[in-house]
Amino acid sequence: SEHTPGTWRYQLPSPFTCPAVLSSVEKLAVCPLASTEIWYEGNRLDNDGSSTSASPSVYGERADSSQTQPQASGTQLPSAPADATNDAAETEQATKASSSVGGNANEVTQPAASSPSSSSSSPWSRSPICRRVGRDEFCAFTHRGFAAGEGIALITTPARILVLGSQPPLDIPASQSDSSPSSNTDTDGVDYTDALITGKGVGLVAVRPIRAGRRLAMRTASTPAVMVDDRAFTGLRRDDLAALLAQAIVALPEPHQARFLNLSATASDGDKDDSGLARVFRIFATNAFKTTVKLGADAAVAAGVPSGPEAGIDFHSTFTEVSRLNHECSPNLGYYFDSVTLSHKVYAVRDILPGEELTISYVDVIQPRSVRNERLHTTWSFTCSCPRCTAEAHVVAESDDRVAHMLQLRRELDDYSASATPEKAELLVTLYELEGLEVRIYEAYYRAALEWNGVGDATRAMKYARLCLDKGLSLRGPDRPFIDSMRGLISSPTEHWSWRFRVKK
Ligand SMILES: C[S@@+](CC[C@H](N)C(=O)[O-])C[C@H]1O[C@@H](n2cnc3c(N)ncnc32)[C@H](O)[C@@H]1O
Repeated sequence: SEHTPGTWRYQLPSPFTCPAVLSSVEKLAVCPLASTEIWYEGNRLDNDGSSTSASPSVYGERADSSQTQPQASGTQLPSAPADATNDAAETEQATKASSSVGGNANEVTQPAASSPSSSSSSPWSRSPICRRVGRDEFCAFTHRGFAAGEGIALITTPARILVLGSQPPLDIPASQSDSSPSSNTDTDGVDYTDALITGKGVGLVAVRPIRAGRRLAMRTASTPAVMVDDRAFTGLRRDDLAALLAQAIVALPEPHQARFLNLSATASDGDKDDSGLARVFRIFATNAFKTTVKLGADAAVAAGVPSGPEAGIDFHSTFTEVSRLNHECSPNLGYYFDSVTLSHKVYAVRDILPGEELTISYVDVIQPRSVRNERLHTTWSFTCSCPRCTAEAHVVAESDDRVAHMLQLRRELDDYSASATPEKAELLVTLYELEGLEVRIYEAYYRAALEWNGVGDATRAMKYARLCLDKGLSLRGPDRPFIDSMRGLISSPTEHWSWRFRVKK
């Protein structure tokens, strides 16, 4: 049997309820208490840091591959920092879980006796069974008191939970955390309400005007219900990951658990499995976002990731609130994952009127319509009905043409050895505006700032650097190399690496 009654020292918090969505057979596997009255005892982690070399709170910059300098077709200036602002992969909203999880049969394990030592003060509980892939053992770890009782579950290795549980914001001890389930039903001050949107299921609709640049007032903490380590995501078989997900979800406080189970679950073509476990997996797959938790140098070593300014652990995370946002190819919201608070920060990218649906983009919107729709169909099984996708044929052709032009301009501008011009960068800004891509406009401002500085026009360079900073901060967050670069340019254009770089040659 997959479920092996454990010998762990601590009981899971009571009451421990099993989601109704699971069949009775599945309940036996993942909810032994509810289905059999056999009380298993969950292991708990020591998070006092004594058994780990984890660094408590030093964070490093994670400049994921998508944040590095775009590849120039020629030789790049040696002084150019790795700080460009755009990349297709990074802007993909959600993780493509439905078809990419694979691998060989995973070994079922009881948590190893040598796992993190127990401590009654630890806020973490662990699933009764784990899954092994090669040398990695993955378990579901739950912190019920996280985010004022919202709770959070992580599917990762014991070594990594020791690291993450030792640094903010997951280091809140049990004694300081509010483990009573949150019951925030107060919608005063919340900018939106749920609504059924024709052809899209549930969506979020503005209930008041929201000015461009304003952060969305959310109903809940916007922290994930569950975060799945990328190594578990790519290494575990789908049914094994589903079993761990179910264990993670049942251990969450009931309100968060219920919100997760209420999310939509898109079945991919040919997927006929209607079991509860399959549904839990599909909810995760339909709603997960790529997220990276940044780590300091010591923590990176302890977590087994390369240290350095880019150190971090990649996760696929499902949030119950932002997951209700539907897709549009010229969205009115942008967002980023704040690794310091483990929360989504969502901003209006243009003025929004009451009654307007709030939208984000799930895919890279700087692609032709056919590519965008192929991706949306493969992963989320829908065809986009937004104006950029459903306009008359000649309008769509015009839009695709602009996209091709934008991509060409970006290639030219990112080649620091060639002869791009500020005019080309300004044209790029105009094309972003014409396409309604305010959500990515900071990319064009960034290039305009560099180009004007590159020809020695500090005034115009600073103007675009300020615009880039203004938009980039709310759309990508403060810890980005391009943000630092723009700050440097504003404070001293002539000392910035780009000063007159186009004319020096
Ligand atoms: C992350 S969920 C968004 C919230 C979802 N509508 C719900 O009811 O919970 C993603 C799913 O919403 C639907 N969806 C999102 N954007 C859509 C769009 N533009 N057109 C049609 N369906 C969409 C698809 O079924 C997709 O798999």
